[in-house]
Amino acid sequence: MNALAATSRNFKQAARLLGLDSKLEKSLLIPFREIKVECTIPKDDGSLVSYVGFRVQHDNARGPMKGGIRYHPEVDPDEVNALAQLMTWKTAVANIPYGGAKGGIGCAPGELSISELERLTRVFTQKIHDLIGTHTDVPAPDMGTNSQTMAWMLDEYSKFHGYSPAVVTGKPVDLGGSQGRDAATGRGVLFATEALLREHRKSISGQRFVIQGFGNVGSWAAQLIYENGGKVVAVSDISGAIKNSKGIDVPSLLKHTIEKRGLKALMGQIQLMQIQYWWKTVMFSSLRHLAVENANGIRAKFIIEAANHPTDPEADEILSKKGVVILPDILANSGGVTVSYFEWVQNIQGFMWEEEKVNNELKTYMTNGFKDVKEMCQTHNCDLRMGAFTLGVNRVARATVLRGWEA
Ligand SMILES: NC(=O)C1=CN([C@@H]2O[C@H](COP(=O)(O)OP(=O)(O)OC[C@H]3O[C@@H](n4cnc5c(N)ncnc54)[C@H](O)[C@@H]3O)[C@@H](O)[C@H]2O)C=CC1
Ligand SMILES: O=C(O)CCC(=O)C(=O)O
Repeated sequence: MNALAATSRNFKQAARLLGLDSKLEKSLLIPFREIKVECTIPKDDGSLVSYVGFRVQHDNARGPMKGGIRYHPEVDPDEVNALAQLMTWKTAVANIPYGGAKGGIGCAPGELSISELERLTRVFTQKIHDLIGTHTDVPAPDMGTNSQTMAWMLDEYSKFHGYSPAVVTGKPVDLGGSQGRDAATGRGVLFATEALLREHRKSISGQRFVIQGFGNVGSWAAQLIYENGGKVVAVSDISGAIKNSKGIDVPSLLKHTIEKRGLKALMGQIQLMQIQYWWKTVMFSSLRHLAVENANGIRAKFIIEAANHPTDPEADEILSKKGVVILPDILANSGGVTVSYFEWVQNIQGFMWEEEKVNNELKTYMTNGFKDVKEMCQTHNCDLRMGAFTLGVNRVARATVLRGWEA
């Protein structure tokens, strides 16, 4: 099942639990706008190359649409649609005044030079600048993009509309980015995991963790778990994985991966292995897919979906039958967009916050999000994924009806 079919299936199940009427259900599912643009740029060698860019704006009942821009070879309309829809439910779960959107360009960022990436980002921004804006649609980084990408988008957008720092979030701090945004998704994952473990009378410090994906989200999550006394026993990225059942020294690992650009460079120093699942752990998934063929081997008690839609629905079913507790993406990784919201508020106010305030507010939002999801689980007698979906869908449905949009 592709990402859009899986996301829509979860939405429909939530709509049924909430008893939504069929017209409202249909209007909530259909995206507001789907944008597709050709981005042609000169390569450094003078040849011309064209990439397809997308922005799907799913829903704006609760506020401006919000969501990241992904650069990845597998970006396609279905995936971007699914991710945009997930953003609508995620911002509602986080209870921040936004709708949902997502964008991306089908390209391999690692194969482009910095100047090619800059040209691509600027052309993409030129093509969509009339359709985004501080109060309409506010992009941010996602897989394959970062604060530099947002700085180029801000600069290009400002050529058309005047200096507009709040048009994108996840910017460098020197350009109005928020303290703490870089770490925010990983930190939010930590706070949500603490809330979940507390419920099971456990804490970070007593647990062993496996981290899949070691980019922005995975590496910050690993670092924060380490700082809070958790034992990180395995880490993987696209190039391979390392394990150490006594616990990995995360700060040293981070230093190596930053210097050598990935885990593979560690071959020979630390044992490189295929991704393994046999530990009794808390598993953080911050890569793309937890496929059905892996689900049978997993012995983790908890899976924290730090990535968006990392678990195939068939794998989800197998894991649920095994009693694995899954903290779903739209709650677990909502710390990123929450601090993006703080950044947008700071830009509009023209007043910047200290990092401590950002982190404290983030903790409050993540803890409240977990509590609200648990209440929905009790009301509808459902698992955490359906608890999060019913919470998000219900909040968007209420705003839609109040605005008189349901018909
Ligand atoms: N950056 C953010 O603030 C947010 C990101 N997310 C989601 O978190 C996920 C990760 O995003 P980022 O960390 O920003 O991306 P990133 O591009 O910084 O890192 C992705 C990591 O996954 C690894 N990876 C890719 N395929 C893999 C595979 N098959 N096996 C093992 N590792 C693999 C890469 O090597 C890299 O370490 C994405 O699903 C993204 O949508 C969600 C909320 C906010
Ligand atoms: O920070 C943001 O606005 C969006 C982050 C994002 O794309 C996500 O939560 O998946």
